[in-house]
Amino acid sequence: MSRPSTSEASEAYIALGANLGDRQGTLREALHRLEMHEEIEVVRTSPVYETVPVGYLDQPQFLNMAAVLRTTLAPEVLLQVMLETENQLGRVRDIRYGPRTVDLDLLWVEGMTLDTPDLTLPHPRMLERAFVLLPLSDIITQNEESSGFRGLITTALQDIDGKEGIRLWTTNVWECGSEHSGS
Ligand SMILES: Nc1ncnc2c1ncn2[C@@H]1O[C@H](COP(=O)(O)OP(=O)(O)OP(=O)(O)O)[C@@H](O)[C@H]1O
Ligand SMILES: Nc1nc2c(c(=O)[nH]1)N=C(CO)CN2
Repeated sequence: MSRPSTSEASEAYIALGANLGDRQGTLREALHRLEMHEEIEVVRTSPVYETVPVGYLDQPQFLNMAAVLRTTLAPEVLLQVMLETENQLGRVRDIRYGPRTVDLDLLWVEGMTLDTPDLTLPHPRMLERAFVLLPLSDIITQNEESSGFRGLITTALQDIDGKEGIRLWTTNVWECGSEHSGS
């Protein structure tokens, strides 16, 4: 399979969440589907955390994680691929902040700010969410120092509420099996 060449590709950070069905299997499948796209490479993944629901409280606990992609796709196209992946994996939109088989958010794309009806970058609610910041801080590299992104995440994480509602679920999403098979 051809991969984005280093010179023309950008790094993109994404957040993944799931709180219905086989949560860990769905997270893994979402990453697998993104990786299968010829213009996307999954470069790094964070550990998976189990997190208490935020915003809309009467719903099951989430699994949350973050990943770094390299892609030659424009951010708008990358978001479309992510939304299609959500749909393929059974995402139904009814309650705002409510339960979902999978949620894929585009957090940050190297060198890019955007504010359109369909896509805002960086993600506008990213800094308010411990369930996003904690996994992000696990995978953000020194390279992001110069852009200020790393400092932003580290500072936001220090002050944020809700860290006590987060516990490590598994360190490696690729090695975890289906949630309901006991593997
Ligand atoms: N950075 C972004 N990442 C993902 N979606 C975005 C972004 N900026 C704007 N959107 C838009 O937000 C719409 C709704 O997304 P979604 O249903 O996943 O929201 P949500 O997960 O319920 O809430 P939140 O956006 O607060 O996480 C998407 O259709 C997309 O067009
Ligand atoms: N713990 C947790 N809570 C949430 C989450 C999520 O991914 N994890 N997603 C939401 C909608 O974006 C609303 N609340």
